[in-house]
Amino acid sequence: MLGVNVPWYAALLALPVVLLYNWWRNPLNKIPTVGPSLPLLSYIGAYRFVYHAREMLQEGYLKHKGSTFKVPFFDRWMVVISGPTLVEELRRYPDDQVSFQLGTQELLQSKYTLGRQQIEDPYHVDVIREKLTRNLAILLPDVMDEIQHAFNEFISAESNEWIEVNALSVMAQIVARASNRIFVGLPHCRNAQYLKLAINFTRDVNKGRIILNMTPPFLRSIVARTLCPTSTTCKMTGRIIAPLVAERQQLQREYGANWVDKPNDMLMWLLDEAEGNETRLCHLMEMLLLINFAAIHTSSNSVTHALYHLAAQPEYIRPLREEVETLIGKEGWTKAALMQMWKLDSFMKESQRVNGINSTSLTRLALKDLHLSDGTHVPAGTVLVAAALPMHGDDEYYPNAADFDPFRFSKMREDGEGTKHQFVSTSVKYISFGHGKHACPGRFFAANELKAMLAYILLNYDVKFEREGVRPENNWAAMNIVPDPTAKVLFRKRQH
Ligand code: HEM
Repeated sequence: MLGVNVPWYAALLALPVVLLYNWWRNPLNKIPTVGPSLPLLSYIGAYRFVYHAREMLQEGYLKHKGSTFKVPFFDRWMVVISGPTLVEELRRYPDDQVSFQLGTQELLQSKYTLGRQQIEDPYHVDVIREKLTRNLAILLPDVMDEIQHAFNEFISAESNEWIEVNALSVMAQIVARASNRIFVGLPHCRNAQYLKLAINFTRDVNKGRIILNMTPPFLRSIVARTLCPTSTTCKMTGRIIAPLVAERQQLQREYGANWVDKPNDMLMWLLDEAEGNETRLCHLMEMLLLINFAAIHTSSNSVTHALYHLAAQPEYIRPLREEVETLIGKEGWTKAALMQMWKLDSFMKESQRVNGINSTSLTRLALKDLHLSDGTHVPAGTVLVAAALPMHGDDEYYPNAADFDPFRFSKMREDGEGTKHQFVSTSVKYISFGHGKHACPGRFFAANELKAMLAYILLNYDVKFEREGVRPENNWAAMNIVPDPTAKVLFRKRQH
């Protein structure tokens, strides 16, 4: 009997030895860990990271500023670089050494949640850079029209009464409407079913990402097929948008270069880029949803963060309102007017600095072994990120960093530092939009849209919280930061 059991005892004894040996040989082992790093115990750290990412990242940043540390996920380690010098180094690595697409694939499981286009053919990045950004001035009147229309519908404060608004969800609706006015145009940007699909897609991607990151890799495609509704959402979106695509293709064939009133929107730019490319045409809805994913939750979270500051500290309404009123009076609702709103721009940037929508940035996958200047050796296959929120909260880079100082950046601009401190400007110390080659290409559009939304609020409403002066705490889910989704902002028609 004893003889039969011996191999089992041997295997049981060997298992921890093998685990420890592998752990000891892993080159990542030399990078300090926040939380337990021993095999199996690291799962406790991974569990802790889901609920306490903020504390863990802050602890790592304070202990290893200027260097690196790692935090555990259920299926991998994530190496976090800390401080401007290493941000600059990560930015400089070429795409054949570190990959943005594959880095986000690892964290978002984008192959399953967003579709393969994001990895295999990310042509939307150039479309956003070359078409959307260059057309901002021309497109602004449409965005403005949609913002006005959507606010009147969702926050119709006609009388002097305060009305309670479920801020995050309403901001998401308005952002979705204003963005889709430029993505698919009228009337589709007001199609309730389409907007619901676009907004919920973000929620589904995030849910899918969490589940898939906890699923062993060999089971992921099966789990994704059962639990990720990406292909269903694409089909349903297709049912709404496909007739529009067909109509445009028909007109393109008919008029070619002589199509005088050819639409100037995202769908048309994507169609132009997809012409003659069957794969692109086949995955057009996937691409449209991917762009909505990149645009909606980022922008609606950002504008809600700023709105919460405004509602918690209404003393900032007056100086902002004065600025907006003067410039709109002089220039009208133009890109030039928005660009001159330094105070509002600063308010947005400061809100992004203290809140952010993600506590890390510059997600990359190391494709080759990397040797960083602080002596860290990062093996190929490792996911790297930069600690964003801890750096944005560091007094060395932002004096009194814990304070929300809304005009911090406009004061710097007045002191002669020009455009360096604009909301859209990235730097090694300001990475809310990333930094370098893969810095968010949609940030110029987002800045215009969000400033236009806030300017509209300032001109048309008074805002406050029920508990005056108290800004609701942000919610955290691993590295993601969301303004309290249950908070209600009180709006009333502007009184003075
Ligand atoms: C306030 C709103 C936004 C924030 C905070 C934001 C933030 C970011 C960040 C942090 C990155 C990754 C940068 C990196 O890792 O280096 C990124 C990438 C990206 N963003 Fe945004 N974003 C916003 C709005 C938008 C909008 C409106 C669009 C589209 C119209 C967009 C499209 C993209 C795309 C396509 C990428 C990938 C870039 C690449 O592959 O090189 N974003 N964004």
